[in-house]
Amino acid sequence: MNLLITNIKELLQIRDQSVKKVAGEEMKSLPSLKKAYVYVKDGKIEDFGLMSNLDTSGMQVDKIIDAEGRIVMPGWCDSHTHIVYAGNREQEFVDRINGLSYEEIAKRGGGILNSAKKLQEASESELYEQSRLRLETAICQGTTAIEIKSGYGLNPEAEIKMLKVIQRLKRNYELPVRATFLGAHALPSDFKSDKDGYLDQVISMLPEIAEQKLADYIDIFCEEGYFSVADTERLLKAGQEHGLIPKIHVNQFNAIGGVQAGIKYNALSVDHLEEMRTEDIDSLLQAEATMPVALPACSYFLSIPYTPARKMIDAGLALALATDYNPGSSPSGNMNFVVSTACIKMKMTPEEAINAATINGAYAMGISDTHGSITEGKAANLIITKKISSYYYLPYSFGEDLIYKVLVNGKLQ
Ligand SMILES: N=CN[C@@H](CCC(=O)O)C(=O)O
Ligand SMILES: [Zn+2]
Repeated sequence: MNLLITNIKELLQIRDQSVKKVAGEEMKSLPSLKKAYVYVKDGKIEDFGLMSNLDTSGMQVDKIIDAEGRIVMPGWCDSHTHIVYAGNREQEFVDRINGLSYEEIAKRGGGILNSAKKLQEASESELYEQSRLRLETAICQGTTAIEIKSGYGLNPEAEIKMLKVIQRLKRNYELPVRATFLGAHALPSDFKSDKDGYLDQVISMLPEIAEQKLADYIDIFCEEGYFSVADTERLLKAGQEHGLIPKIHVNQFNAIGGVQAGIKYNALSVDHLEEMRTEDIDSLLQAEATMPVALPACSYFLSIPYTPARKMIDAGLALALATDYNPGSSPSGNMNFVVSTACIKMKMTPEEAINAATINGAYAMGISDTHGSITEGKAANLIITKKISSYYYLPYSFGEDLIYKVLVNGKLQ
């Protein structure tokens, strides 16, 4: 179906094809057109421009949406989620309110191990059903590209079950879904004193994962009490040998050199970054290909520091924003909340936050050639907002549902 969106109050994030991501000062600018139109043909952005230049003579239009008073922009690109999980961890949420820390809960066998137990007990179809609902909710909230990790299986059978659920989501939904193998998310209790043995097991899964094309990326939780820098390097090297590109969890609670390990193995992204040393920023400034990713909903939910976005962007770095949607540290897939929180708590400007959640998010999942901006030839994955005064209102009016319509490949969701 070919679609013409007319009378758009403001069309955000218009870029030419050469822009793959934006960094530093560039993040302050969000190119836009006021009083604009977008023409969508065969699921792609065929043309856009000012209403005053609209010439419909060569267009085959099946449907017109009058977007008077509304903003149109690329859909959110959520480059870091764990939406395939079973049940939830609401009891741990209350335990934390009553004084336990995330680390203390994990040490007692809760946390990731609690989710792993639930996931191991769930059938693939139960898991698919729960994950599908989370995905559909996120789409309604404007997410039109998503990365999803394994990592709650923690044994070969359950990890493959998770990856197969992600593969089914990939096949059944039109938005881009990228899969990440996070077998090294935590040490399961049967390997409590045998971390090397567990890593051997994780590495032994790589040939099957590569052969069945079950993952695009490889991830590890590089953190004190989880996996060391040496473990990280070992796994990333093995992953690379099987064609898996690193996208890793680093610097969430402690900065131990994970950023440098990721860069050494050409990580597409290094994610979390709540704890950043000057040397981590300096290393990233030398690593053109690696996107730093901040997860403000996790900082909010766990009451831990926010990624020092101001310091990083002012130093010249790029930054992407993602939800980290997972049962333990961020049980929400709402990118609107993430963008608001980045503005409110990390002092990112609305322009920086929207760039971070669209074009830079797309880069962090390897799809910025086809998604993340209003560019001729890119997928028509779009948000049409409710009638609002300006795009500042999106992060300002936090918690309000401002999404009117979501389109994936030009189709209304
Ligand atoms: N930090 C590691 N992994 C997840 C949380 C996992 C959990 O608590 O279930 C994260 O990105 O925050
Ligand atoms: Zn995560």
